[in-house]
Order: sequence, then C-alpha cells, then structure tokens
Amino acid sequence: MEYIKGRLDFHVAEPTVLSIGKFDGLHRGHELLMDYVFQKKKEGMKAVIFTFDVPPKKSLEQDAARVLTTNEEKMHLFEQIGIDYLIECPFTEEIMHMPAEEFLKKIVEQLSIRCIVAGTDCSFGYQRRGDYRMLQKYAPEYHYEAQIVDKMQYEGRDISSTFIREEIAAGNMEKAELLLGYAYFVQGTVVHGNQIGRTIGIPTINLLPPQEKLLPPFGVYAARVEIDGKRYNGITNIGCKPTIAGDNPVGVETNLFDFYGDLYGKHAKVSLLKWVREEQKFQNVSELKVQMEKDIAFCRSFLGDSAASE
Ligand SMILES: Cc1cc2nc3c(=O)[nH]c(=O)nc-3n(C[C@H](O)[C@H](O)[C@H](O)COP(=O)(O)O)c2cc1C
Ligand SMILES: Nc1ncnc2c1ncn2[C@@H]1O[C@H](COP(=O)(O)OP(=O)(O)O)[C@@H](O)[C@H]1O
Repeated sequence: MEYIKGRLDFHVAEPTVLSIGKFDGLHRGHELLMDYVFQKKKEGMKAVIFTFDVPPKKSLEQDAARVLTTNEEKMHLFEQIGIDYLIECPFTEEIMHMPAEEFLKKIVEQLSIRCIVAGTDCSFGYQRRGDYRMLQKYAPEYHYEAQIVDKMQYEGRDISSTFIREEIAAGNMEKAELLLGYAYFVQGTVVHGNQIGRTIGIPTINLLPPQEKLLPPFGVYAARVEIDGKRYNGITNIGCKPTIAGDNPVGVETNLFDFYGDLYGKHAKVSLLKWVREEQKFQNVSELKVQMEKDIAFCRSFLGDSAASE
C-alpha cells in the first residue's frame, strides 16, 4: 500500500475506485463500503481511501473527542485489507475553505477516479456542503460511478464510531468486538516501566498509548497479543497503578502467558477481549500480587488455548 500524507498534490494515474470518510475504527458499518471498493478492485481499478488528517481536539476530557484508531493504526488496518493507496489529506486552511465542487473536481482529476463509494452521511468541502447528492449529481459530467451505501445496523441502530465509543467507554468489549468486526486493540512500542513486574514473577510489557486514543475503563482485561506475527494469550492492566507510589502515566501493560524473553522496543498489538475487574489501590505489592494471580487464573481459563488455535 502506498501511504500519501502531508501533501495536497497527491496523484494516482491508474483508474481508481475511491472511498471517502473518517473511517474511525474501520468498523462493520464500513463493511458494505469496502465490499464495493473490492468489487471494483477485482474489475481492475486501484483501491483508494481518502481521509482527512484532522489534528486531535485540544480538550480530550470527553470520550467523544478521542479516537478508536490513531492514524498509524488505521494505516495498518487499510494495508491488511488490501487497499492500494491511503491518502491522508492535511486539513489545511486551503482545504477547509475549498468549495465542495472545487474539492470534488480536484480529487477526481488528481486521482483518476472512476467510481466513488460513500455513505449517505458523507460530507466534504467548505461548510461541509458536499454530500452524497453532490457526488451523484457530478457523476455523469466527470465520468465516474457513484455508489451510495447505507450504514449497517445492529439492533435497530446504525453502526457508527459513536456507538462503538459508548460501548468501549462502558467496558463492553464483547459488544465492541461485534460492532467493529475485530477485537478493540491498542498498539505501540514496548517501553520500560518501573521494573517491579519481574520482582513479583509477573513481568509486563508496557505500552503508552497516545493521548487521543480512547481507552476502556481503568481495570484488568483478558487479552490477545501479537508481536512479530506471533500470538499470545495474556492479561492486561490499564491505568496508573495506584498501588505503586509516584506519578505513573496512564499505561496499558500486559503479562504474556507461557512466554519469557526480552521484548523492549518491539511493536505489540494488544487486543482487549473481556473486562475482568476495576483497577484498585492495594495496601502493598504482596496483596496486589495475590489478586494478580487470581486474575491470571481466571483469564487462563477464560482464554483456554485460543491464541494457539488461531
Ligand atoms: C493482571 C494485572 C492486574 C493489575 N492490577 C492492578 C491493580 O489493581 N492496581 C494497581 O495498582 N496495579 C495493578 N497492576 C499493575 C501492577 O502494579 C504492575 O504490573 C506492577 O507494578 C509492575 O509494573 P512495571 O511493569 O512498571 O514493573 C496490575 C497488573 C496486572 C498484570
Ligand atoms: N511473559 C512476559 N510477559 C511480558 N513481558 C515479559 C515476559 N517475559 C519477559 N518479559 C520482558 O520483561 C519486561 C517486563 O518486565 P518488568 O519487570 O515488568 O519491567 P518493566 O517495568 O520495564 O515493564 C518486558 O518488557 C519484556 O521485555
């Protein structure tokens, strides 16, 4: 996949099918859009995703301001499903103020678009005046096909990133997985922690997710981890470790079952499968260790040998 970001002079010369949107989470609500995109790819067009790189909101107090997938995570997801070009268009003043018609003409010409696939809720151009009707209106003049797709629903509600954010914020990981089509994950580079884990026989890989990443409630989760293409079952704590003195940053830390080795600096993807309990402040580390061992026993039995069997 070619990842084009940070520039307005993006170009693709081959005929393309393009889908435009935020794609936060790349969830099941986007599945029908992707089905059309891959149908056209089979017919010989290059598959292009067009998305805007909007800087994170300044105030991240509210869950609604946080994202399900960071730009980097989205990039991995699109690569995995077989997209040929991902265009992350900077949301500059020029783009923000470009009339919708002009914007449409620009992308059709620069990206050799033959088919545009979009949801009924899509919007683009100054004051978001461009919508699916505009895409349909200009189809004959610009010689592209407009495929307008309805959102998939779950229990009578459109599947959307807002719906999924609500479930994650409530710790409903199984429902979030159903709506996403995959388990919610956090990924990043393994960094050093306080090095206490090894002293209690429970080492943990520490990830520090970016501020804009939505996290489920602080607590313990059954997890599946992917590192260097290998999968492990494990257990994750999300939070600030209130039992451990000091100002601990919000972290996602995971003990991998049946593994021992050095993982610092590695890239890890931690999928959160089930909420187990809230993070608590214990009297001391020995009490915490007793509880952690109980949590591990629970998760081992919950996960069985699922990582090995996939
Ligand atoms: C399964 C599990 C449950 C945890 N639960 C808590 C908890 O309830 N409260 C807490 O303060 N820390 C909790 N932690 C975090 C531990 O404090 C942390 O793993 C330990 O201090 C080692 O941290 P280190 O990687 O910085 O060395 C938990 C960690 C794991 C793996
Ligand atoms: N089963 C395991 N699960 C997690 N990390 C492990 C495991 N075995 C070895 N490690 C290594 O130990 C490190 C964690 O040890 P720990 O004492 O918790 O240190 P830190 O506080 O720096 O995370 C991990 O980053 C990894 O390199």
